Amino acid sequence: MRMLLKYAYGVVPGATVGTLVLALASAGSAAVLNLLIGRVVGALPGVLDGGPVGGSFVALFVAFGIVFVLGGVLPEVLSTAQWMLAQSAAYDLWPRLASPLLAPRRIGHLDDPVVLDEVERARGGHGWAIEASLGRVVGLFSARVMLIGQTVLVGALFNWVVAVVLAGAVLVTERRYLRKLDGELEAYQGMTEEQRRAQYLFELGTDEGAKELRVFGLHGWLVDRYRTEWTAAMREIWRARRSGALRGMIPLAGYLLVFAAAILYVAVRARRGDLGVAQTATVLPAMLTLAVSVSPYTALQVRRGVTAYKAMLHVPVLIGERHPERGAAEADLALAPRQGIRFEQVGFRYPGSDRDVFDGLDLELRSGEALALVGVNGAGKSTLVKLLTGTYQPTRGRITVDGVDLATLSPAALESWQRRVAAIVQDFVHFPLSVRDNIGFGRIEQYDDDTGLVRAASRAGVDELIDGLPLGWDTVLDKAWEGGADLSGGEWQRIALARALFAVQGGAKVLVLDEPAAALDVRAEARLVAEYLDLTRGLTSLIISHRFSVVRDAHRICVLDGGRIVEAGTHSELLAGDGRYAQMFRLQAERYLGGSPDA
Ligand SMILES: Nc1ncnc2c1ncn2[C@@H]1O[C@H](COP(=O)(O)OP(=O)(O)OP(=O)(O)O)[C@@H](O)[C@H]1O
Repeated sequence: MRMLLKYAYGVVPGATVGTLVLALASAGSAAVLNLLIGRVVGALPGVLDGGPVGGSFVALFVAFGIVFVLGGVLPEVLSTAQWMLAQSAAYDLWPRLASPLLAPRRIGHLDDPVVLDEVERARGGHGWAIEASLGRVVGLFSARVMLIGQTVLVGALFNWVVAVVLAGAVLVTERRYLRKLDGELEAYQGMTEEQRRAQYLFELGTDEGAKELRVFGLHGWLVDRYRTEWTAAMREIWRARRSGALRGMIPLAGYLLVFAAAILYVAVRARRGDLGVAQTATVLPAMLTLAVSVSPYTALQVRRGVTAYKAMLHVPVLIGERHPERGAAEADLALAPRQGIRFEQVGFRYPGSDRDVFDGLDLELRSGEALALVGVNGAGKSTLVKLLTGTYQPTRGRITVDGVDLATLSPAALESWQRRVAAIVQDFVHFPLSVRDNIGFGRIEQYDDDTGLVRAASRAGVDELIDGLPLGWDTVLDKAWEGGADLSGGEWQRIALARALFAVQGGAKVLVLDEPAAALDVRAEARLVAEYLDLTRGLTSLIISHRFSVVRDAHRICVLDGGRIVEAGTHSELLAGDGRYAQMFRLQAERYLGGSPDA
């Protein structure tokens, strides 16, 4: 509890202190109310017997009225304050968890299941357990103050042993319930295979599969399958809940017996004349308030919040241990590449995979050269881009830029290298944000350079498209937003090209185009081919494509196969060599020309 309160205080000190004061007042008012009930009831016989209604009785009654109203209002105000506390602290949570994930210049940690599991723990299964617990922790604090207040009332006015036994019964019962609830929620939130499948089916019907499901007439199938999976997922939970409810009856019966015995004892002592009316009328409501102060749900939320909070603190430590940024070289790559980029005997295997993508790859990308890379599916072309940008490190060999090994670079130097590279990666992101964002992200420092943005858009051939959008540059590229628009695959590809060109205008000197024409129509592809050498003039560039029309004009073409470069040369040299490239080229050309290859 202390840990979470300390965190909340660190983020929003005023709100935390204010909410705690409210919690104290709310719990305290319950104890004072019971005390006043006793006093009022104690004074009643005298008043009812026709005695004088003194000023002190009136004052007592007024005080009772005030505390009664406060006792009704304060819990409501407190619950709003708890909610606000959780909300205001929440703004700190996302950056706190996301920063250690976003900060490393490499991305191996995002493929590491150990790191991802810890992130999931920090999020708390289904969302922000920490956020939910921040409000609850104050609720628990209030419940504990209430427990202490009522215990003191019972102890001071009646019997300390009884008071401690009742408080103990509350805490023990709460613990037992907490364990039971925890087990149930674990099963519920544990996301069994069936639960995950049921959730996937639900989302499939409303999201990505909406079109195909209709075309294939799968509506009925989907509903039936969802029911089956969901019932299978819940069966175990229902069974656990049924048996848990039965087993839970035993401690509950014991708990009720303890309180019944205590109340009986009060009655016996009162009948014997050991307790006055005022004492009895205070002790009984205090006992009843104690009886209902069991808060297993609140305690559970707080416990889950603490576990999530510890995981959140552990995430950066784990990333540091498992994926240390070892490099410390502060090489100046601000003007790189002046000589070129070299892959020297590079080997690479993805974490958790048992297959090498590269095994002794040698490749040179000379400064100012337009290099093309071809190869069959899975040859490793996109992986080569990840290594070139330094987001992954080779498992052996080295990649140098102007002679400097990328693996030795400090995070700052690696970042400056990454800013030298402008890339359209194969699975580039379709940001559901404005056109300006989608292109401006290429060089965020120049986001406000309208002339530069328009120039990049025009070079990528999307200027007219943007002018035709409902809100022009401010149009959100997603129909789900007011005034938003959906683009076709080829239009998105040109937006991605504009983003890369905007980065080039901003100072990037290496342009990487991974399948830039995959979704382009014939005209757009022809335009890209015609302008390719112009777009890459003065840059070091790497173009990857399965379309030979796109790569044939490159200064040099390399064929990647079996984890190595097996052929390199110009288009005509490779055709003359009659090797893999010539074979693949002929195969593609024959499909268009019905058997007569065009060399
Ligand atoms: N994140 C990853 N984890 C594990 N293996 C991966 C990962 N990404 C790619 N691979 C594997 O690495 C190999 C090379 O993939 P890559 O995407 O680089 O090929 P590619 O030449 O670009 O293929 P394509 O022409 O189909 O785009 C493939 O066998 C692929 O399954």
